[in-house]
Amino acid sequence: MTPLPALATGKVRDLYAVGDDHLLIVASDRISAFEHVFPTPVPDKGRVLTAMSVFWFRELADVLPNHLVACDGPRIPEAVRGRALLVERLEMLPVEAVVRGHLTGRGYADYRRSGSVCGVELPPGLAESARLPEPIFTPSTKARPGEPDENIDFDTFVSVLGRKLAEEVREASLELYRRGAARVAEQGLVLADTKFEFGIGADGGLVLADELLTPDSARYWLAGDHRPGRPRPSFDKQHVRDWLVGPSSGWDCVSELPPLPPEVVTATRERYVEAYHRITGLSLADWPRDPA
Ligand SMILES: N#Cc1c(N)ncnc1-c1cnn(Cc2cccc(F)c2)c1
Repeated sequence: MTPLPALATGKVRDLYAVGDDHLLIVASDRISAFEHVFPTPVPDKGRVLTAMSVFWFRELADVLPNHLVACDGPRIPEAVRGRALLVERLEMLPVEAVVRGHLTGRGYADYRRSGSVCGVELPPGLAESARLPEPIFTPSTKARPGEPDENIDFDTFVSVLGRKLAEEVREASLELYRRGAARVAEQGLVLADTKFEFGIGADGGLVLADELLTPDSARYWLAGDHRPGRPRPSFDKQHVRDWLVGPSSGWDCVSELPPLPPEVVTATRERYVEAYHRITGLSLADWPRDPA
């Protein structure tokens, strides 16, 4: 098969052009933490995250159209079958649509500094990881690779997209979050926050793009182990982070990330497979099941 022209290489995914109207998104087994990529892959991570995106694109297709065209069949190269998606090529919006149900990460830092996140005022006295009174829309600009995204308030978001499109993106993002959070809560998981990306399709309509509610674009916590005022470990990367910041990794927070020990790789793979089964009720062994 002739190699496809590479369009973009992300930390853990690669993007290829397929003709003029489609792209192939290939998910690797690379795993990142603290904005860097480990030298050790986690087997099946690419398959799990691809299968999870497909589940959510199908589960939430009634909220708005998405860019998924195929996840199996003759249009997916055999070499990447199961960890590649053929998608409609869109005019991507230059923003990240973030929805937060809990106060954590940079959102918590913004709250501590200003009592608000992206201009959304919050009640005083909220602890780190606290559940918010209601999910909030906290967009950011899409920074250049290696640069941090910049949180923006809704007025700035409107200035970038125009009011009608900005409101459509906000409403769709909040509904996608609500539906996702409700589903995973039934399976003992908390959807703390997530990032969506959108584009404009050939018919001029808004289309959901990128990956969807995967552990790389969403923060999942195990329900129940809530300790107010402390950061909660992400379901998928807890073993990696615990080892990395523990005494045995030897990592000094500034040098390159060290190779992962086999037991951390195995435990992390099991977390990804468990997250897929918990969220979808499906077995990874059956993926990919059928063409989209
Ligand atoms: N999704 C999507 C998409 C689309 N449907 N149409 C046009 N462009 C994109 C697009 C452009 N950059 N990215 C981010 C990205 C994703 C995966 C791997 C990477 F290296 C980089 C997505």
